[in-house]
Amino acid sequence: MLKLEQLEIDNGGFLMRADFVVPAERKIAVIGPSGAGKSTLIGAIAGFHPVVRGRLVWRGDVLNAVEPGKRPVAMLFQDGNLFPHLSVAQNVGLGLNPDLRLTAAQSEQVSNAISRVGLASMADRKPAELSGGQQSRAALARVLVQARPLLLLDEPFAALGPALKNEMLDLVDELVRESGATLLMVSHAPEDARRIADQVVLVEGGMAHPPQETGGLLDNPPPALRDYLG
Ligand SMILES: Nc1ncnc2c1ncn2[C@@H]1O[C@H](COP(=O)(O)OP(=O)(O)OP(=O)(O)O)[C@@H](O)[C@H]1O
Repeated sequence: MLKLEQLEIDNGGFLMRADFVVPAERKIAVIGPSGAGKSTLIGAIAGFHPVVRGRLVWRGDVLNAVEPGKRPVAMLFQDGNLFPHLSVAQNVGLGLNPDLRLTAAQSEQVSNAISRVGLASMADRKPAELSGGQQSRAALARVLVQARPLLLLDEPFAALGPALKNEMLDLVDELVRESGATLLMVSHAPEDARRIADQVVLVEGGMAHPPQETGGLLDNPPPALRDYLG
């Protein structure tokens, strides 16, 4: 369970508030207008923005002062952050060891993650030799190999066309179910939330509202959400 207890987050002077609980193994979409604070919220959970009030608690442990690399978190951004001079296998291996000196067992984990996202035949290619969708898969494999219980996605598939994006969302859904991870995913698209999320956190004007059931919220949006959905 992830608890955001009366959190106040500072992102370069922008203050963001949140006070809610995410039960274990839940899939949450974080939606809301541009500039409302979605990335700030996710970034604070990952440890990139300081919590200036309240407590961030994961399974009973207070994370406020825990450095990003030591948090139970794997994060995927829109551009995937693949290194162009490294192969798919090396990029994925970075998820386990930044200096890429992997044990045999770790190399096996890398191979398994690459197979799991359907790139087994492309492990030696560089990112430029992959399509956009394949690059997304490689970035997802790097997240997968870290085997962290809390998965944070910040508009990871926004650059993909609708069919490919849906394919990636379905793959994330499968992987999250298999691993029992908890998912928080920022998206601009309500249809993404419907496709993958049990619940939605609506962020508006520096305030993250408690999660609500996806169908109910999107079918009967409150005024702030109605304005955003248009
Ligand atoms: N480094 C920074 N310094 C100061 N203010 C910042 C910084 N980064 C972001 N902000 C401000 O914080 C607010 C929230 O930004 P954030 O990126 O969290 O919004 P968002 O909801 O993710 O937006 P978008 O949907 O456009 O990505 C914005 O008003 C933004 O201008």
